Amino acid sequence: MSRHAANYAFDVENVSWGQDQNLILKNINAKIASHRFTGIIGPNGAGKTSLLRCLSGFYTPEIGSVSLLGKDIASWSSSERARKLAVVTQQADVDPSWTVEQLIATGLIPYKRWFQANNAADHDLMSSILNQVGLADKRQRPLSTLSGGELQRALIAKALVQKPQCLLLDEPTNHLDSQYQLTLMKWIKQLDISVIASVHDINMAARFCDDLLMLKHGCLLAFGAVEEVFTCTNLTALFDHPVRVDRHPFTDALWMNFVEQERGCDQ
Ligand SMILES: Nc1ncnc2c1ncn2[C@@H]1O[C@H](COP(=O)(O)OP(=O)(O)OP(=O)(O)O)[C@@H](O)[C@H]1O
Repeated sequence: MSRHAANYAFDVENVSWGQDQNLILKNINAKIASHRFTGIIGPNGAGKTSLLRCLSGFYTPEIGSVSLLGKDIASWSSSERARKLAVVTQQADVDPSWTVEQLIATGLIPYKRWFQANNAADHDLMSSILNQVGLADKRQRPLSTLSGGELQRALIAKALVQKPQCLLLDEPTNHLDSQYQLTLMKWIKQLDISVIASVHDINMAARFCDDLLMLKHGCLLAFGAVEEVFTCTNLTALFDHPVRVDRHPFTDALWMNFVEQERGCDQ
């Protein structure tokens, strides 16, 4: 593994992926830097989930390749990969009778031999992460009794128990009310790992992500630092609708609004 390659969490090279002879992702190239919060944005059906699935190794590109930490995603063993990469999907397949603790303890599996019991350090790690996601008091609660937002936070806690260097999140703020969306985005931003998340709320993405990857009809429209790519021209093209980009008066973050009249991006 070259030093240069390891500076990237993911190296996506000429990736095309499709179903039923239709290409859904088309020739995507992106070197996703380590230790940054990268948001994947784009309209419904743009290919955000499909790209995340290619990054996770769940989908194999028809053309091109994906490297995780400098090594082809397909060449990691599953346990080795699970110690580097954690994934939180939109449709969690969990047993509703499990407790929060049972769920998050599965994040320790990549570090355990068969039937190896959890030790004090494991319990401390789980407690610390449950505290961070605000679920310490729900440790023994069955998953069936959690709200959508609490379940989302439990799934993220499980992913963090894996101690990953890279975390993939598909719509992490789904099911969360505005207050928890804000709390979660702030919290993700301060994680000292590489996070790649699809984000529907475009202004949340501009405020909290370091980098943005814009997808439209399965093609890469723009990729780079928020300040470079969150522009009127790119966003008008992304949504096929005139927009205005300003600084938010209170947060100073870049902030997009759809406008009714085409005034051009230089107005
Ligand atoms: N397994 C599949 N089989 C057939 N079509 C698929 C499959 N997965 C995705 N697609 C199609 O690919 C396109 C992109 O889907 P994808 O879920 O990646 O988009 P998205 O940007 O995540 O959308 P959304 O914002 O609505 O969640 C859609 O038209 C979808 O129907």
